[in-house]
Amino acid sequence: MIEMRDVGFAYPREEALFQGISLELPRGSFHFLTGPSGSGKTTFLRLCIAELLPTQGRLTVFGQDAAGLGRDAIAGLRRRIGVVHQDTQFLDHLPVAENIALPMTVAGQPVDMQAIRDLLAWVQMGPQARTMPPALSGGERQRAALARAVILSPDVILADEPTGNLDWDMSLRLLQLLIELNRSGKTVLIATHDLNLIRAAKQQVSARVLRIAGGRLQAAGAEL
Ligand SMILES: Nc1ncnc2c1ncn2[C@@H]1O[C@H](COP(=O)(O)OP(=O)(O)OP(=O)(O)O)[C@@H](O)[C@H]1O
Repeated sequence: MIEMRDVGFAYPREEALFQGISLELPRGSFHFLTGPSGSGKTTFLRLCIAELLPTQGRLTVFGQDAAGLGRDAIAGLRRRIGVVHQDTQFLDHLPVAENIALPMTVAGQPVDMQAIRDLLAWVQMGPQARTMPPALSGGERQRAALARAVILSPDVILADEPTGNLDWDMSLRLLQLLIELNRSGKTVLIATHDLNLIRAAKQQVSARVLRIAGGRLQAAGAEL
């Protein structure tokens, strides 16, 4: 689904953040991405959706070389990748249901109210459909963000520290939703600092753990 060959990346006028990254996220796989704060996890996710392009090497998304893709092609591939952003990024003046519908509106699709109701029920947020985002708890925000990320039924789900501010029970609930998505065939990548979350996931799914450190991406140690 997403493949990197000897990829390096540097922000403009900065030293290389990483180099020599080769990996493949096959269809239906489950990956975790760990690494110290500032090692480049968010940057790596932005590369995966071709929001940033490698400054070295080759990035292929759904079989297409990300370099030289036109705006329409990039918009098309982003519709196939759902992202749960670290800061959730809701429009605070729109109720939860409208926020979840936004990817449909942006994609020029008619808003499918039944799909939105089904998703709200799946994340156990039916009663909050009309709630404004600032009134949501941390766990509700993350669940709503996950619902929004999957409203277009993407093939790949990328989640950036989705359990960052959640207590353990809520972290496990969110993890369970991501595991369900993976069991339904979706490719899942979760960036997280939380090694307990990774351990909990590994009891249920066969997950690979990647670690970015010192500009390199490696398989994490056997202690996980
Ligand atoms: N737009 C940008 N321009 C220049 N440098 C940037 C930009 N965005 C991020 N950086 C730098 O790149 C490095 C990696 O940032 P990134 O957010 O990818 O790390 P991270 O591993 O996700 O961090 P955290 O775990 O704290 O969220 C940091 O040093 C950051 O300051």
